[in-house]
Amino acid sequence: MGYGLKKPVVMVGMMGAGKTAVGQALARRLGVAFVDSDDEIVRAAAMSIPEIFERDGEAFFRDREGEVLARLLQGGPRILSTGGGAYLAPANREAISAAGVAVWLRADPDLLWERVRRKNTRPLLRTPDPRATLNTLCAAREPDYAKADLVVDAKARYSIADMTGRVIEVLLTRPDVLEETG
Ligand SMILES: Nc1ncnc2c1ncn2[C@@H]1O[C@H](COP(=O)(O)OP(=O)(O)OP(=O)(O)O)[C@@H](O)[C@H]1O
Ligand SMILES: O=C(O)C1=C[C@@H](O)[C@@H](O)[C@H](O)C1
Ligand SMILES: [Mg+2]
Repeated sequence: MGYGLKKPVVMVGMMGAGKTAVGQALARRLGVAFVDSDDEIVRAAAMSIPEIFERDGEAFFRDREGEVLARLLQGGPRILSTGGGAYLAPANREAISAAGVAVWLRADPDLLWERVRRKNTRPLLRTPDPRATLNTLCAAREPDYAKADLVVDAKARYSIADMTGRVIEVLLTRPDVLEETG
């Protein structure tokens, strides 16, 4: 059984939700290319995300993120994972819905914290109480993530392969996005 992907699928949601990990696995399952806006920004700047935030500030990062996203959306049907803040900007949401479809990987703060606590690569969590910051960010962002076209719940018991299967299931409810072939 093969798949025909018709437009870019854009993974959105909080840091740690699995956008990169599930996006990569999804691209392999569908036989399409994978791109990640965070990776593209890092490559173009030749700096890590914390370095960009430290040197140039979050607003600079968000500008680059918008540009990179707009460019990646023009690359045809493939899987595009975004950074956790990308879907918050109205211009980014408009660009995404004009070219593709957004899938929100929805996860509760406890699960996110288990995933992100070991790594210090997320500058927004470099606060005196990162666990509380994560809660606050989740609550503040939820109304925007909820604007995504499709939603898949992440749970601790769902492996990356499980999540990938669930995303494929919801994508197949949209024949304008994904169809089974052969
Ligand atoms: N379903 C899963 N089961 C087990 N581990 C997972 C699962 N999904 C993601 N992970 C792991 O959790 C961590 C965070 O996942 P990932 O980097 O994909 O998140 P992200 O949504 O891309 O975050 P960011 O917004 O910071 O880029 C990674 O180590 C990843 O391998
Ligand atoms: O949630 C966010 O705002 C971020 C998530 C990461 O993917 C990176 O894009 C960066 O650390 C900011
Ligand atoms: Mg990621």
